[in-house]
Amino acid sequence: MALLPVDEALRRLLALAPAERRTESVSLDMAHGRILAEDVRALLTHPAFDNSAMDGYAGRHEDFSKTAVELTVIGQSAAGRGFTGRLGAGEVVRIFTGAPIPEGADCVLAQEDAERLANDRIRAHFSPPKGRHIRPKGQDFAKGDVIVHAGESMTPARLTVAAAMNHPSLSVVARPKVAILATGDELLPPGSQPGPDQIIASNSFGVGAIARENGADIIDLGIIGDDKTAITEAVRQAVRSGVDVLVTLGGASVGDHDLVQPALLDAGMVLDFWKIAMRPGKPLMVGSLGKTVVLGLPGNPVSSLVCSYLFLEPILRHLGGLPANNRLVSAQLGEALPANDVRQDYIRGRLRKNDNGDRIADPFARQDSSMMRVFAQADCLIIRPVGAPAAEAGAPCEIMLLS
Ligand SMILES: Nc1nc2c(c(=O)[nH]1)N[C@H]1C(S)=C(S)[C@@H](COP(=O)(O)OP(=O)(O)OC[C@H]3O[C@@H](n4cnc5c(N)ncnc54)[C@H](O)[C@@H]3O)O[C@H]1N2
Ligand code: MOO
Repeated sequence: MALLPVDEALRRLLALAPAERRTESVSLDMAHGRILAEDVRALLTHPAFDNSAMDGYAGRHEDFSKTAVELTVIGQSAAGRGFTGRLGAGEVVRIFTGAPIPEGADCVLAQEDAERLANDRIRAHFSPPKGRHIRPKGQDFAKGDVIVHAGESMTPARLTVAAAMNHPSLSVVARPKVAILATGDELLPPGSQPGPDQIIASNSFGVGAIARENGADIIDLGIIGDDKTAITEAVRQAVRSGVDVLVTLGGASVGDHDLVQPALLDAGMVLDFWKIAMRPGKPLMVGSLGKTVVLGLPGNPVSSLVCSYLFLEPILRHLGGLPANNRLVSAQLGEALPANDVRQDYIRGRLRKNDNGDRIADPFARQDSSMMRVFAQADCLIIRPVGAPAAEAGAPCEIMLLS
């Protein structure tokens, strides 16, 4: 099988996502950051009634004048407990912010412009124009208005307006469920005492973190040895539990103990492609098991993480309805690089600014895909396209930001 170009591999992976996104209803207090599955329509009008924007006195514009006038306070309108009567000539109603404007009133005199006299009288020192300090019914939104739209994420302000629109819960795109399965007889979890031929399984932590950063819920299937039947059984269980994406780590290459692909095929996977024109990450494998998308990542830690940024992140954002995350920016090479071969290269690098403020990417000298230390120090990947000619220091390049 020829090596698939990276862009083509991503396109084919995304094409495996089901046409319909899964949705669920969540209560408003759990909806922060979630993506709306449907438009949210106002179930009521806000404000539901004309109300006061100030603490003061509701009255009739015609009763005030530029010189001081005395008026009679005939009652009170508070938020939640309005004035039930009607006010007439020379009368005002004591009113508080948010309280209904009494019948007959057409403006509000702010408290600061009134002098309280004895015997329920006030002296007004200002003549408010009609409508002053009145928030009219429906000025915010009317019943039936769509204010937040399908595909938008629930920010604090959108949560607030959804609550005001009287929605106790919202229909949102379900978080993608991702199962992560590490394979290999040599692997032990962190905190173990490794025997002579053993190593610590590290990949699932970084891969899981990338998945979570992209809105997914994780099911950690742990470590399974190089046992095809056991891997097949774990895969079947993951599919039965309805995961959207199954990520396998390791065993993706061509060695006698690379059993992941045969195990997945036994479980019923339809292989879409295997091996891509990329370094690191050549043995990447993609297929589908019913509605579950299978992403077989190479075991080398750097390969599995670079592939997670390039493939797991986009498929999860697509499944979860999140906008694509564009990590690509341009920079200049900090050092000369040799001509590239048939695999698109993702070279671990560090960013700095030169004296002109230009973004400079310095490649690390060692690029072995098993070296986690270099990757932990990197903040970008310098992309060298297939067949790129040798490039001098200062040459423009495309980089992928890691944070
Ligand atoms: N003859 C060939 N050999 C290899 C090829 C090839 O094309 N022909 N490709 C190489 C490339 S590139 C890569 S990448 C690796 C990928 O191999 P696998 O996906 O089969 O991974 P493993 O052999 O299982 O493991 C590779 C390496 O990574 C370690 N590992 C595995 N899982 C974990 C984990 N969860 N945490 C930390 N480290 C892990 C494992 O011990 C190995 O050292 O194949 C090359 N070989
Ligand atoms: O391409 Mo492999 O992914 O170098 O280590």
